[in-house]
Amino acid sequence: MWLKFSKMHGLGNDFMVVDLVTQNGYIRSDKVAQLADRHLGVGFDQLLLVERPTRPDVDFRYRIFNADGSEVENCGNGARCFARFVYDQHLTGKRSIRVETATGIMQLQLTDDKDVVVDMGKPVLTPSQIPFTAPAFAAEYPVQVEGIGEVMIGAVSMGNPHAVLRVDDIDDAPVDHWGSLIEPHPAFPNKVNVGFMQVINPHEVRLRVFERGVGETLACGTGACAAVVSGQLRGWLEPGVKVTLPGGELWIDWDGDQGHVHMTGPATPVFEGRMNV
Ligand SMILES: N[C@@H](CCC[C@H](N)C(=O)O)C(=O)O
Repeated sequence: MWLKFSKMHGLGNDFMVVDLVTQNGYIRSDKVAQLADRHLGVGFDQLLLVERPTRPDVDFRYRIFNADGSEVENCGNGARCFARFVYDQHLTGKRSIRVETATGIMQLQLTDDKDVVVDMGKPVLTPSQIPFTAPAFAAEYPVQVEGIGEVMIGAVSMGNPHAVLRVDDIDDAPVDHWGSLIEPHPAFPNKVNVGFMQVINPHEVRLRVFERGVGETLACGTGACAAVVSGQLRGWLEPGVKVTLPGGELWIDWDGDQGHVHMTGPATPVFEGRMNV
């Protein structure tokens, strides 16, 4: 079975995007890791599937698979690419698009200058819903990690789980070493994405993210949102933050309390192809 796909990226976090609205077909989850392989397949951090919605009040269903083949709840950079894809491929004429994800509804807005603004919804801070094993909410938690010792983390779900650590110098942060020890930590029953954040000032941070199911990526949209939420809750940041990732910059806005998080950034098409699955 042949399927057309687009290769896209959001600040270097790269995707294979497949339209399953106009194409009849499917991709078996046990094939995803092979397709994600940068030597033997197309190569990507996440696979994004564009599907027909299952409810009348949204335009599309948005499904996401990590490079290791695991299906996940959310992907922020992918959401911007999703919006660009459905508009450029004429699957919709709308510049304001509602999509359903595994954990809720997202509103995507294409701007006039190639950026996409995503309403990422409310951050989830209740430990059991992240999921995280702490008995009650705290802005930060001490966690014992074998091979490291005690680390202070912020725990936030943006639909998917994130642990946020503060570091003094992002260039020296032990992203691979600590990330691979914290990702499978039993305090996070569904595993966790691990963000390392250097605070420059209350409106600017630098961030690197060890993504669950992938490893370090050049950018992580939900990771940027989680870092800003955690930084505000811990008193280090104020609303309106520029997040500089290895692949470029995102703008994150959260008014605190019960408000929605908004993320603004680019979505870049790279090439189109056809694969036999
Ligand atoms: N790159 C993403 C996040 C993708 C999913 C993540 N690895 C997970 O397992 O939750 C983003 O831009 O948000």
